[in-house]
Amino acid sequence: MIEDKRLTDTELEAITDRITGDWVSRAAVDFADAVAFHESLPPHKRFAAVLENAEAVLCQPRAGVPRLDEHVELLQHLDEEGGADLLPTTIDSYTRDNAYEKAAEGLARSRETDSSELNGFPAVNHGVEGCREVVRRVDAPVQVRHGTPDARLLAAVTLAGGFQSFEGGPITYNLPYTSAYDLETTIEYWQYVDRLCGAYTERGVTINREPFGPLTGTLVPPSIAIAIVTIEGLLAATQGVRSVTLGYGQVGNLVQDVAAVRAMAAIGAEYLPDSVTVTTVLHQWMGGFPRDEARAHGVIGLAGATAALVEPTKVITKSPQEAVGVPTAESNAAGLRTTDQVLRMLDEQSITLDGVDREQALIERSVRSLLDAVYEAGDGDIARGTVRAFDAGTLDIPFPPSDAAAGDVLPARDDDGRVRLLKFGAVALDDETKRIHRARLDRRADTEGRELSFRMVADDVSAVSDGRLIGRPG
Ligand SMILES: CCC[C@H]1O[C@@H](n2cnc3c(N)ncnc32)[C@H](O)[C@@H]1O
Repeated sequence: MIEDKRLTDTELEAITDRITGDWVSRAAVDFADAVAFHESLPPHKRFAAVLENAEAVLCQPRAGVPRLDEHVELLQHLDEEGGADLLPTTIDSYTRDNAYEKAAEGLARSRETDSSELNGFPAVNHGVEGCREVVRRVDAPVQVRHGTPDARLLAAVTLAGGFQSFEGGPITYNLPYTSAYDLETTIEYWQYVDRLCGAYTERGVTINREPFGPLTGTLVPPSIAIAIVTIEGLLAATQGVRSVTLGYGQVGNLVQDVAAVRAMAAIGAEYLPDSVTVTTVLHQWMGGFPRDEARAHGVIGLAGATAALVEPTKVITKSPQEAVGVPTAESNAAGLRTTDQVLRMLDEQSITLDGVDREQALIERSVRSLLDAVYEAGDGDIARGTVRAFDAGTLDIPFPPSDAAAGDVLPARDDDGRVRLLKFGAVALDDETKRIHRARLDRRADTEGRELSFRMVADDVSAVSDGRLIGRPG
């Protein structure tokens, strides 16, 4: 049975030996060379330092194209034309599924046809040297963004390649992404990823870890998202990670989003060890976007305003082409500038919103209740407790692609658009909390003159792409 225990150096080495050899040589990921490369980077290219010394909200896009030169040019464009403070390298879907042969074919086709035949950067195929070339040629810190349940080889390659931040985790890159792995397996895989990040940290190279808070990006109740990213932060801390960015996906109601990011920062500070520096990231709306680019900029603008009000450490931006696919460099840069414009216009204003404190207290109480259930299920061990809590449904997420979560919770927006639970399944929330959710949903039902039903959920799922927040009838 899995347990929340730090891997020994012998175990770390043995797994590195096991996962290298086919696509990447064991020697290529050798610590000595890798640490020397990291130490050659100037301070303004060190991810954790830039993140943790930030004096204003940092903006970071997602971006990745298959060929190396084009990827560097894309990142340089986002830095120079978009003003990105932190840079991504979004990994392609084949690599995320460990399908390195298919990624290799896509990269070859891209080179033959001078086009992008993959939806991201195939870092394993580019290898350690390719990653180092990207890191050398861009002028800001770079983070690996992906969605890989078994991210062990990707981590070994990209960390040896000079990337200093790695997104994801055993729950957040399992439940929303796949039905191929049970939680115990991905917790084991990510204990290796986190131990590798911890091993670099012990060698003087701080590697930042960022759990993927948005999960399915579809009406995820803040308390569930925050409980899950906190668990991943705790698992990472056990393995020696000392820089954790807790992530949360904007739901679109200003009061709830501001309350949620504040709650996430407070819970993170309370639950993670003092040895860990905790930062926060707000993801701009992760649900369906309007196709109309002006409306898409409206969504990005509201996300920018939300970031300006709650001031997370960083905000992950979207582009006006979100509804159509992988954005062009220009469109991706435009999303950054839209965000920056709103941040700057609100920066000098101090605005208070009514109701944030009450919502924050409700969210924090709910998170504590969920985490208590996890610790109880695991007799104090957060890894065991996570597996058992999801098995029991005391921890759960809405609409999971994975059957590792029961999916018995059903969310819907209340009358001012905050995400509540219509059905609770077996989640560990107290009766008072459930009463509050129900009362606020009843108010919406009264306003709309219809029963609480799945119809509301379906209406809410498409509301933003239809140009509003709440899926009102008619
Ligand atoms: C959680 C991931 C979903 C988001 O990730 C964006 N995304 C995926 N792949 C790329 C890419 N290669 N370049 C820029 N953005 C990308 C999508 O648009 C969506 O917003």
